[in-house]
Amino acid sequence: MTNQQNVAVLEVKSRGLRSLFPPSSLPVDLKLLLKKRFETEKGGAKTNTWVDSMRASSPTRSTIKSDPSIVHHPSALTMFQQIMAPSKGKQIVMFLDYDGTLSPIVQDPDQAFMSGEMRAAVRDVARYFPTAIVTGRCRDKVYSFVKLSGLYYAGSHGMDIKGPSKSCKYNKGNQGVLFQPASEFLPMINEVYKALVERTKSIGGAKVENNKFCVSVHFRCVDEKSWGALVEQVRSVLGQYPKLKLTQGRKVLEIRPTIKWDKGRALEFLLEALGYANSDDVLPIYIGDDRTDEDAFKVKEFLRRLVDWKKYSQRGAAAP
Ligand SMILES: O=P(O)(O)OC[C@H]1O[C@H](O[C@H]2O[C@H](CO)[C@@H](O)[C@H](O)[C@H]2O)[C@H](O)[C@@H](O)[C@@H]1O
Repeated sequence: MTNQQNVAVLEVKSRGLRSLFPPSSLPVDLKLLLKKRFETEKGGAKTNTWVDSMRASSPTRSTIKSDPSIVHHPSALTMFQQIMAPSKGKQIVMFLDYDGTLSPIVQDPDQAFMSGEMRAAVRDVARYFPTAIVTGRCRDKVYSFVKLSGLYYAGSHGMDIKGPSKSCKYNKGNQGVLFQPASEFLPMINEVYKALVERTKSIGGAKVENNKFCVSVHFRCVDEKSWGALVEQVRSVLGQYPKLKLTQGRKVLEIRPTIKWDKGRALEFLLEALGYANSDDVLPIYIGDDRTDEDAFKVKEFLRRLVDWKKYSQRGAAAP
């Protein structure tokens, strides 16, 4: 479990030809030629870096099983009591990612529905603990999947935060939109969305999703041979928007404003809105970034255990 959904990609700097000759020692034509070649190489290297990273973020089941970060981090279910021990006397606040956590990963992002059982588990948790969905998706879209009015929702990677639409014991009048730190980017994001739809329409399987304050370019259904072409198109559109940056999720490229705001900042914001800024009286639990579809079932199990634990501890008994 981590609070960061995306994989940041470091750009590899190409040494290229420029490092071999001091530019001033060359004739003008050769300088231009080398400049062009250098830029092509540099661009190509960046594209290859992205494609490598896209491959690395799409591991097979066998790679996942041997991933040291998974082997060395025990299951939250088997460690349930140890996790809950430090919560004594503290307010638990739940933060839940959506895709791959509450819903299974599917080919079509518009079909990533959560099950009725999962919805019931989230509804129960929200009865006992302030609960927020923190997602890369557009807030309205994720609400149309979750359909629970008693939760906080932080859409667009935390750039669109709204309190529970119905009054509940935790929202202390915090209804309506709480914070949209990237609102000035709205026209730019719409423009980029349209440009990306246009530029990627000839790449089979590519899908561009408007997430309001960010845009997703999905490559789950794109033939691996075309990943390079897709990256080229995305980078060429983004080249015209220095105030936007490119990150990567699960078979998705994400275009976001360069502002210093992310899911982690949204979590801090929500804790503050709930009255727990810099407080020792709170235990935030964040569940997200699952790698396999099966993990969603484990999340449901964890949420149920949490509710049972709360019910029993309210009665002064130990949960079975
Ligand atoms: O922060 P999240 O709630 O995990 O959202 C991240 C992205 O999730 C969605 O894409 C992912 O799920 C799709 C449906 O299962 C899948 O097809 C895609 O390959 C995954 O990357 C969503 O569509 C994106 O917009 C979110 O940014």
